[in-house]
Amino acid sequence: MHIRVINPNTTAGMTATIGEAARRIAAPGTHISATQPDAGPVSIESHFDEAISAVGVLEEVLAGEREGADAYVIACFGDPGLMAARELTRAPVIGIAEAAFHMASLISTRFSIVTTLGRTGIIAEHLLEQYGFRHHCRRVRAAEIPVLDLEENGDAALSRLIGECRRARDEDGIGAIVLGCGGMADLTDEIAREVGLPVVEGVTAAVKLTEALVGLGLGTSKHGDLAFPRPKAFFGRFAHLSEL
Ligand SMILES: O=C(O)C[C@H]1NC(=O)NC1=O
Repeated sequence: MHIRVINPNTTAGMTATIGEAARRIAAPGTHISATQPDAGPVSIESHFDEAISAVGVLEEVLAGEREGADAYVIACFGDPGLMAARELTRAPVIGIAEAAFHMASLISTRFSIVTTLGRTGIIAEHLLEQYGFRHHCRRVRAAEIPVLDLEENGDAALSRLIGECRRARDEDGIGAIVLGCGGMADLTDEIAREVGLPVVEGVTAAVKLTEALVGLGLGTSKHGDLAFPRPKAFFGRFAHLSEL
C-alpha cells in the first residue's frame, strides 16, 4: 500500500522528520511518500496560515490521485483542508489531530493536548468539538514555542514540551497526552519516558489508522457531502482546476 503523508507547511526538514516517523511504524509492504506543497507558509501558527496551506494540501492530494496513492495523511495538527481533500478521492484521508483524538480515547478516559503556541489552541478546541471529543479532552495546553523551534532549537523546545507535559500529568487528571504538532513526530518516546504517561502522536496514529482502513477495504464515501466536487470553471491561478 502507498500512503502519501502530506506536511502542509513548506519546511523540508519537518517533512523529513514526519516521513521518518511514519516509516518507523509503517507495516511491511506500506510505502510512505512524505511530501509538502511547493508554495505556502513555512509553518502553520494561525487561522490565516491554515487557510493558505489548505490549497497546497489539496494540490498534493490531486498529485497523489495521479500517482495512485492508496491513502493520505494530513500531517498538521489543524487538519487543514481535510473535508475538501476527502471530496477529491475514494481513498481514506486522515488528519493527525483526529487520528490522535481517536487513539487517545481508546487508551484513556481523559487526555490533554500539548501544542506549540497558545494562539493555535482554539483550532484544536474547534476540532475536538467537530470530531466529538470535547468531553474527552481536559485541557489544551501550549509550550509556547514557535513551530520551527522544533527544527531549529530542538533541545530547548523539547525541554519546554516536557515541562508542560509534566504539568498536564500532575494537574489535569488525565491518562494520556496528545502531542499537538506534526513536527513533534520524533519526540514521542522521549517525552513518554520523561513524563511516565502514554503519549499519542498524530502522524504515527494516522498512518496506522489508514493502514487499518485500507486493510478493511474502506475508503472515503462518495455518497452525500464527500462526493466528488461538481465540475465547474475556475479562473486565474486556479484555472487548472477546471479539468477536475
Ligand atoms: O498548529 C500547530 O501548532 C502545529 C501545526 N503547525 C505546523 O506547521 N504543523 C503543525 O502540526
